[in-house]
Amino acid sequence: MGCVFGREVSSGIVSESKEVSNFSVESSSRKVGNVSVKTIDGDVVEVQNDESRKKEEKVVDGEKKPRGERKRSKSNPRLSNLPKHLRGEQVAAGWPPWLTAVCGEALNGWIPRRADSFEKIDKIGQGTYSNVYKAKDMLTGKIVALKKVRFDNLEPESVKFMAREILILRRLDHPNVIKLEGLVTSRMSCSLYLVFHYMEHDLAGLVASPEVKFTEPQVKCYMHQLLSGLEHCHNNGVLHRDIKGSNLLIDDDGVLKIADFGLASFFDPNHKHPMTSRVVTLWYRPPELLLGATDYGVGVDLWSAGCILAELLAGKPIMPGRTEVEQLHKIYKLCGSPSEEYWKKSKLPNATLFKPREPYKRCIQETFKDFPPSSLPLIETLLAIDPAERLTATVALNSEFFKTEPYACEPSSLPKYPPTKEMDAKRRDDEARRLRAASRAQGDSARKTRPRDRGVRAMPAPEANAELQSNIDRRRLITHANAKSKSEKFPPPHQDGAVGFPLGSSHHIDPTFIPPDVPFSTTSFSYTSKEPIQTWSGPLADSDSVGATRRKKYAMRDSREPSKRPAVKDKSSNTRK
Ligand SMILES: Nc1ncnc2c1ncn2[C@@H]1O[C@H](COP(=O)(O)OP(=O)(O)OP(=O)(O)O)[C@@H](O)[C@H]1O
Repeated sequence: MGCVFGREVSSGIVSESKEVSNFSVESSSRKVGNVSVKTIDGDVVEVQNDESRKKEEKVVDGEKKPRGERKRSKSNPRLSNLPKHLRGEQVAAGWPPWLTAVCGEALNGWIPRRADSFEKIDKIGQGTYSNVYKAKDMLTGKIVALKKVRFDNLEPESVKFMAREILILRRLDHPNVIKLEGLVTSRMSCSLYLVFHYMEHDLAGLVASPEVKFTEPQVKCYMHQLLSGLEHCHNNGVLHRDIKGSNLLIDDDGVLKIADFGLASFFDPNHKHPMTSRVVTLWYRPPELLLGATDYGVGVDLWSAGCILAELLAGKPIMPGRTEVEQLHKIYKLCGSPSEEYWKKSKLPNATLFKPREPYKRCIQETFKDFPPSSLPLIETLLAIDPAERLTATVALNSEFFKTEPYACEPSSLPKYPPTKEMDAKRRDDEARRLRAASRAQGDSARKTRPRDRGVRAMPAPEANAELQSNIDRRRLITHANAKSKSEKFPPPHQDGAVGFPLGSSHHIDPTFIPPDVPFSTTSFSYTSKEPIQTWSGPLADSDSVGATRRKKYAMRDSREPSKRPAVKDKSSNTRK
C-alpha cells in the first residue's frame, strides 16, 4: 500500500511545457470509506487514506495547512510553488499528483519517461537509499545511470527529501555537477528513477585501486573540477553536505562531476535557518558539525574538499575515524584543537563535552612534509578549524596551488582507467574473500592468500555513525509500506542486532568512551611520496576478523540507512534541514 501509480502517457522528454497541455485527460476523485481514490482516464493515480493525506498536506503544501496553522508564506526556495493550473497540466501529462505537489517546478518542461523505454544492463551502485543501474536508453541508444530512489509517498518527510534532491539537481547546471536528465515513474512500484549521464568511475574507486597513483597535475585537475563544481553549487545557494570520493564521479574523458545531492540543502547566508549537524560522511565531516553546529555554511563542503585534496596526494584517506569521538580527536591531532576565541564565539552545543584539557598543536606542515609545497597553504586553509577561515571555493580556485608549476593537466589527458567504482573495489574484496575461503577449505592458511590489505574497504561514515533508535524504527515503517518490492526490503528488526555499532547515541557522545589516547596513538600516519600506497582505510585485522567485519558491514548496509538523512528521522533534535 501507499504506492502511487503515475500514468505514463509518453516516452521521451519534451523541452516545451506547452506540449504537456495537449493531452486531454479526464480526472475524477471518489471516496471509499476514509480512502480517497483519484483516477485519470480511468487509471488509479492516487490512493490515500485521510490520515496520511492530512499529514502530507500539512507538511508539503503550505496552502493546505489546517486552519490555525495556515500562514501566508513567502516563496520558499526549499519547496516547489507551482500554480495549481500548471500542476493540473503536469498531472495530465502523466506525473503523479504527489510529485507535482512537492516538486512541480522541477518537472516543468518534462513528461515522465516510461520504465520500459530503458533496458537495464547491470547494477552499478548501491547507496543508502537507492540502487543505481547502468541502462540503455532505447530511444537515444545512450548509456545512462538510473538511480532508483526508495521512498514512501505516504511519508511526507520521505517525499520531501526525495523532492528536494530533484529540485536541487534541476537548479544546477555546470559541467562539474551531475545533470539530471529525466525522471521515470512506474506503475509497478513505489520507486522513482532519476536518469543521469553514465559515469564510468568514482574518485574513491580510483584512489583505492592498486594500479592508480596520481601525479601532481592530475591531482590539480581533479581538485580544480571539484572546486569549480562546488563554486557553482554555493553560488546557487546549495550546500552539498556529503562531499566524499564515492560521490565524485568521473567519466572516460576525465570529467569530474559532483553527484548524490541526497543530503544537499538550499541555504541563504542572509536568511539563516538552523540545519541538522548530522550530515557529511564521518571521515569528511568538519569539526563544527561534530561539535553540533546548526548554523553553518559553505565551510562544511570546503573542509571535505580539503580532506579529498590531502587524500589524493597521500593515496589514502587522511582521517579515517570509526566514531564521532575518534573523528574529532583525529582532527585535533592534525589540525589542532579550537582556539579559546573560537570556543567563545562559536557557542557550539557539544563544546563542553569535547574541549580537551590540554590544547592540541596544529601539525599539518610536518605531517604532510612530502606533499608539493604549493599544496600546503591550500590544505591549511581548507582544513582550518574555524569555518570562517576556510573562505570560499572561488578563493581556493585562485590559490597558488593552481598557479604553480606543474599545472593541472587537461581532463582529456588523464589516463583511461578500467572501471573503478567503489562498487568494483567491493567486488574485488568479495572475490578475495571467496578465494581465501576456498583455500581455507583446502587446509591452507588463509593468511597466505590474503590480498593487499588495501582492499579492506573503509567503513563509510553512515555505518560508523551512532544511530538513533527512532531512525531505525522509521526505516522499518517505510519497509513495511514498501513491502511490495521485495529486493528493496530493509532487514527485519531482529537483524538490526547485527549492526554492531552503538545505537541511540548520536547527540549524546559519551565522553567516557574516549580512552586516554589509545585510539589516537595508533592512527597517526606520515606520508612520503616514495612510499607505496599501503593499507588505506578501515581498521586492520586478521583475515578472520576481516571476514567478520565485512559480514557485519553488509548486515549493516540497510540498518545504517537512517543516518544518511538524519534530520528526517531525528525527531529528538530541533533542527531543520
Ligand atoms: N551517473 C552515474 N553514473 C555511474 N554511476 C553512478 C551514477 N550515479 C551514481 N552512481 C553509482 O551509484 C552509487 C550510489 O549513488 P548515489 O551516491 O547517488 O546514491 P546514494 O543512495 O545517495 O548513495 P550513498 O549512500 O553512497 O551516498 C555511487 O557511489 C556511484 O558508484
